[in-house]
Amino acid sequence: MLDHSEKRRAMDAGQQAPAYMPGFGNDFETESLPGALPQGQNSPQKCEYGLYAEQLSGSPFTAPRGTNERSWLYRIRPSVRHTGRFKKIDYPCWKTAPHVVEHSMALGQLRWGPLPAPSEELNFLEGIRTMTTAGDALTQAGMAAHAYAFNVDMVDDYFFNADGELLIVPETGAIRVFTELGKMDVAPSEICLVPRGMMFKVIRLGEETVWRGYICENYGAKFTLPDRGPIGANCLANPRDFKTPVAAYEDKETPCRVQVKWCGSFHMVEIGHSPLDVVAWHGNYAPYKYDLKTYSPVGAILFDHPDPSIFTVLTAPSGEEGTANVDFVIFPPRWLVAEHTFRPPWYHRNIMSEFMGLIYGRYDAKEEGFVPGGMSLHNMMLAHGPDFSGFEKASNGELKPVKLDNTMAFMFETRFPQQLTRFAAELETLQDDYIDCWSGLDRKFDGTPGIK
Ligand SMILES: O=C(O)Cc1cc(O)ccc1O
Ligand SMILES: [Fe+2]
Repeated sequence: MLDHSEKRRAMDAGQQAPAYMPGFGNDFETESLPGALPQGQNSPQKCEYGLYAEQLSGSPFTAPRGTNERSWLYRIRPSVRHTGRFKKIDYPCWKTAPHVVEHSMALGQLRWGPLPAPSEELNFLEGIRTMTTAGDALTQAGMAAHAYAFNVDMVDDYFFNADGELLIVPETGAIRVFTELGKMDVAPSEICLVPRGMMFKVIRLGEETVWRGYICENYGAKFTLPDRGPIGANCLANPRDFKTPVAAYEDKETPCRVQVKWCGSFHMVEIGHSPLDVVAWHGNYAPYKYDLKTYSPVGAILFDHPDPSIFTVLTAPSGEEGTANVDFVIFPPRWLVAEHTFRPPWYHRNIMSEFMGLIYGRYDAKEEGFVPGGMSLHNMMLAHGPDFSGFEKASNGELKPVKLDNTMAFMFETRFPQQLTRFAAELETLQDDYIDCWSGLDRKFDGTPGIK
C-alpha cells in the first residue's frame, strides 16, 4: 500500500518531464490553458476562466529598465487567500545573518564531510542546515550557505522566502522544484534558482536513500550573468542555457500549509487549497535552472593560473563595482595546458570569503579529503591552497596537456566574512585534521640559488 506521498510521487513520475523556455532574464509568457493569458494588457476588467490577475514585483517599481523585474500571474485565487492568521514556527537549524554566534571554535580553515543522512523523515525544508551566514538580511546584504539532506516530499507544505532568493545545488538525487510559475526537474550537475518571495515545494525524483545538496540564500541584489569584458559575446554561462519553466498549476482543495521565512523568523498558516494555482503568467521575475555542464570555460592557454573569477556562473552585485555580494563560481572539467606553470590554484589569502562544495569527482587542489557532498570554508584573509600531495604532484609532473575530467566543485564567494553556525562547528563530519594537509610544505630555501 502506497502512502500519500509515495502515491503522489508515482503520479508525478508518470507525468511528462516539465517543459522550459530558454534565456536569461527574458520577458517570458506562458499559459497552461488556452487563452488564459490576457493579450495587450495586464489587468482586464475580468480575466478568462475567472482567474485573478496579480503582480509579483522583484525590484522596486522604479528600478532602471535593466534591473526592473516583475511578473503578472493569472491564478485561481489571489495570493491574499494563501495567507491568513500566521502562527510562529521554528526552524532552529536555519539561521539568518547576523546570527548569534553560539560556539567557541577559534578561527581556522575548515572542512567537513557530507551531511549525515537523516535518521528520521525530513522534507526539503526540514532538512536545511545553515553552515555560515554573512552580512545582514535586514539590510538586504550578504548570504547564508546551507547544506540540505532530506528523504520525504513536501506534499501539502508550501514555502516562500522573503529574505532572499535561493540558489539550489543538488549533489545527490534529482529534485522537482514546483514553483508558482512552473515545475523544474533539477539533477546533480544542474542548479536552480527560486526568486525571493516565490512560493514553491520540493519533491524527490528517482530512487535514492537521501537527497542532498547545497543552497546559497542570497539576501542581496539578484544573481545575474557576469559581464564578459574582452572575452566578447560568447562562452562562460550562455543565456540560452538557462531554462525557465512553462506555467503549471495544482488544483487541489485539501488542507495545505503555507510556511514563510521573513527577516529570519518562520511563520505558518493553514489553508484549504494549494497556493500553486497560477494558470498563466508573463514577465521577467521567474525561476530558472541551468546545467553546469553547459558552462564553456575560458582559461590559461599559455602560462600562469588565472583568478577563479573566470569561472563565475552567476554574480550578485553589492553596489560596489567588482565587489560581489556573492559570486557563484564553478570548477568544471577542462584542459590544463599551461607551460612552465604551477597549474593548480596558487597559495593565497583573499579578502572575500570562500565556501566550497563538491558535486562530483575530485578537486585538483585537494585530491583527498574533499569528497562529493563535503564542504570547506576559507574565510576572509585566511591562508589556503593546494595540499602537500597536490603541491608535490603539480611541482614535479610533466606539463603535457592534461584533461581534468569528472570534476565539478563550486564556490559561494562573498565580500562579507562568513560566521560559522553552532551546527557547523559541532557537525560530526568536521575534519579535525584538515590543516594537516599542508604540514609537509616545509622550508626548502637554503640561501643558495637554483630550483629546489
Ligand atoms: O581556494 C580554492 O580552492 C578556490 C580557488 C581556486 C582557484 O583556482 C583560485 C583561487 C581560489 O580561491
Ligand atoms: Fe581560495
